Amino acid sequence: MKQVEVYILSGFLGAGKTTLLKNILEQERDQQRKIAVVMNELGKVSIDSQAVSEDTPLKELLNGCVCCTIQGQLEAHLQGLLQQHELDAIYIETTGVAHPVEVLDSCMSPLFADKLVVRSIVTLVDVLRWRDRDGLSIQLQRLLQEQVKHADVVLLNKSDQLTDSEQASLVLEIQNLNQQGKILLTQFARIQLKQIQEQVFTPKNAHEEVNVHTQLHVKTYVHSFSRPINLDSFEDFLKAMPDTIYRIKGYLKFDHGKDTYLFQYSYGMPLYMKEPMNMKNTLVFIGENLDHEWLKRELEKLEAI
Ligand SMILES: Nc1nc2c(ncn2[C@@H]2O[C@H](COP(=O)(O)OP(=O)(O)OP(=O)(O)O)[C@@H](O)[C@H]2O)c(=O)[nH]1
Repeated sequence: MKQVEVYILSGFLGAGKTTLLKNILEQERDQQRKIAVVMNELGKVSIDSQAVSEDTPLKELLNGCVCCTIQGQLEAHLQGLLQQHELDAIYIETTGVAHPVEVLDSCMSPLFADKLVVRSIVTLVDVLRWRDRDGLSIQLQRLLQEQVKHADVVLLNKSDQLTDSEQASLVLEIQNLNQQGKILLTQFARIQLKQIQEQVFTPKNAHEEVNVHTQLHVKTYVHSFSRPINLDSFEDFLKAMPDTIYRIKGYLKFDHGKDTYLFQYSYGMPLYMKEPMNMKNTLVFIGENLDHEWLKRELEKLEAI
């Protein structure tokens, strides 16, 4: 029986996992392989699922992290995908705060012993986030290290933001943490598919447990706007936001036009992209110790302007 290849895409919030997934899916399509995707997002609403075309089977795990609360659901989804489709590979995009080895545990269940073969854990690192990680809580710093240590392939992404000598010393630093893994500097997670397909999964030593709910205090907050908002006021809000909000994504409409924008914010960088579909005006915030009351108040103020 042919085993279905599994790839686990890991990396901190906003490191570029969805960007990588989009690149990979294009290349897989060119090779005419049959692919399914499992996406895990912390919030109750999915923003990233748009990245996957409609002909690719997609299972979503929302409102919990697969590494702890919804592991059983991942197993059920994998089983469903295997029963319903003839697949060559499954890509699992984890939440930015998942420990890759705990996701791996689900795929290694005896249920799938002869059906799935884990080919590699790919961890994306946002190079600036890594350089400035001292600003994160100790638990998140440990999580970042664990994501790197357990990867078969580490992509040092957004590398355009470092000088050549900074890139060289970062590669050395990461090699020290993970001597067996393949380490690549990337921009917009551009890699050749064979660079992850050739990498053979090697089980690593015991991993440190970093539980997203009991230790990390990473929470989500979802806000839907009842009407278009003012761009300048929104940018003022972003500047005033606590730096423990690590990630925002969603859809926005502004009062200066009719367009909908896909909004991405990671590590202080906002990005607006015109969205052809008319999506609901909703933002998902992810951060540590989120102050829901403050967020609600400030976001409601934007609607009143
Ligand atoms: N400048 C720069 N931006 C990048 C690069 N790669 C990705 N981005 C941007 O970074 C933002 C986050 O990328 P995503 O691919 O959504 O990150 P993610 O890891 O899937 O995010 P979560 O699912 O929230 O954890 C997006 O706005 C991307 O366009 C890069 O190499 N350089």
